[in-house]
Amino acid sequence: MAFDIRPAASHFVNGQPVEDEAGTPIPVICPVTGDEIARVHAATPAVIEDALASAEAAQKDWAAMMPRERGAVLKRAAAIIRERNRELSVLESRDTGKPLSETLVADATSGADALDFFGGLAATLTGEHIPLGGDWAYTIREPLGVCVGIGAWNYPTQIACWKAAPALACGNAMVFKPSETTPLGALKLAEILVEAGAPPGLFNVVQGAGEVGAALIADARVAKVSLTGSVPTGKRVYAAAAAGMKHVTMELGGKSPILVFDDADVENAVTGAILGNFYSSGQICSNGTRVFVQSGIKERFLERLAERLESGVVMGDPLDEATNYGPMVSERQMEIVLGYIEKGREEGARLIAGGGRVDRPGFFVAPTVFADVTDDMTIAREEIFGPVLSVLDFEDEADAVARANATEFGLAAGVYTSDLARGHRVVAALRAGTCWINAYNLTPVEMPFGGVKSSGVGRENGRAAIEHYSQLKSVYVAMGASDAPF
Ligand SMILES: NC(=O)C1=CN([C@@H]2O[C@H](COP(=O)(O)OP(=O)(O)OC[C@H]3O[C@@H](n4cnc5c(N)ncnc54)[C@H](O)[C@@H]3O)[C@@H](O)[C@H]2O)C=CC1
Repeated sequence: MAFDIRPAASHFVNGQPVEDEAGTPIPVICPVTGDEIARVHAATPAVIEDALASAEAAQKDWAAMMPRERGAVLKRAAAIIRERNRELSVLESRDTGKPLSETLVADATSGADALDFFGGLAATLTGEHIPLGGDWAYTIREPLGVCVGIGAWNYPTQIACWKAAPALACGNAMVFKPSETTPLGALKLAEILVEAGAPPGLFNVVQGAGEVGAALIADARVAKVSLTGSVPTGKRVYAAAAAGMKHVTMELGGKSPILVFDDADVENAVTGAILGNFYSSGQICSNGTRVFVQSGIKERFLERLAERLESGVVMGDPLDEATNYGPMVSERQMEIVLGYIEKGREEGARLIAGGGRVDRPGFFVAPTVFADVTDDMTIAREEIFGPVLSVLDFEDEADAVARANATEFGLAAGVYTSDLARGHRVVAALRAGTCWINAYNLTPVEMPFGGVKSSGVGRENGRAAIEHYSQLKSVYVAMGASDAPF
């Protein structure tokens, strides 16, 4: 498809593209060829100032609008995204390397779902009436003000929408900083929101690495920070936000377990393990990278997993819709993943599939499966963020649950069993924010998503997200005279 993916300018501020070439250049590298396909510049202090000032100015009028009208803008943006899904998906595929067969169904469309959902909720965000004998109180749900969104590189457009939609529905403005690895998708969202009727300055995009994010968080005009990123970055961002007593949402990393019991439908469990490890070439925070398989079906599970990887994976040009498996987002990420595969070998895990770089241009790593992984191995403890699935053995349910919980992370978990009582019992005992029974990695916008322990704070999606982009004002109303002791 021959359209120019280079953006009009690096940033989008106060309703228009803005350039300032004094900022550090950020090359956009195509993960399939290694070529530079676009170039943006990091935001200078002047660009950051304009973005925050225009957000602050736009927010007041936006919050004063009829909530239904705010919702209508978000729904129009969703409709425009759906109309342009193919173009936006091509852009996302070129920015991230993810196959078009994925981006067509999981990126901009998921963003549109969020804009539709929160657009619909906008008019329902009311307070409550609290009777107090003769007196009474009521609450008003108010916006927070200017929110900062900071994105990761694996789902650039989806992350921008998942943060913008609830923020704007509640009457906030946003300054969004995409990952420096994937700067393009959020700029399109900014343009589309303006086209849908959002006032200039309501949603701004500024580019840059951690310093730009840090400068945004430190600004006194910012009331809230929502980050999608790694746990170490989350700790830094949370600490910086705490210094200004700002609200936070932290969507961080994971090392999630999938428990496959002897009574599971093996084929279905293999499907879950594939979805939970190899979609987006493994670059998904909620991936179930520790697959605990009960001894009775272990060999059958491994056999079918290896067969399906052998026959089903189609690597290649992400823009070819037959391709279902792309490269790592960057050379750096590829090196990180290859390092973990080496560690797995050194520490004695049994390689069942993959195990290295693929002999072709681009940053491709073969879908890799290790069996006989033990809890102490590095590949079972650390987030890899790549296509490396570890199979761990277990015999006993309670033991498997205890081992699944023995991690600092708590983003997600899955259970495969045909015994529904077991499914619910195990999920109740797992310490994870998002769980699936006989499914994996499905994240409809209606369902809250987020982690516990080091995997995060707050929830995105669902009605739950509203709590994290609004605050309550309580008003006590006396119906009689005030009463004082003297
Ligand atoms: N829980 C979730 O919803 C998701 C979590 N992730 C996590 O994201 C990570 C991968 O993404 P990366 O981009 O490599 O993460 P990262 O943590 O390196 O960067 C995330 C974002 O934070 C920014 N940043 C870095 N230092 C900062 C600072 N001091 N202040 C403000 N901003 C700063 C980066 O520029 C980037 O935009 C993985 O660990 C993954 O698990 C990814 C997708 C979803």
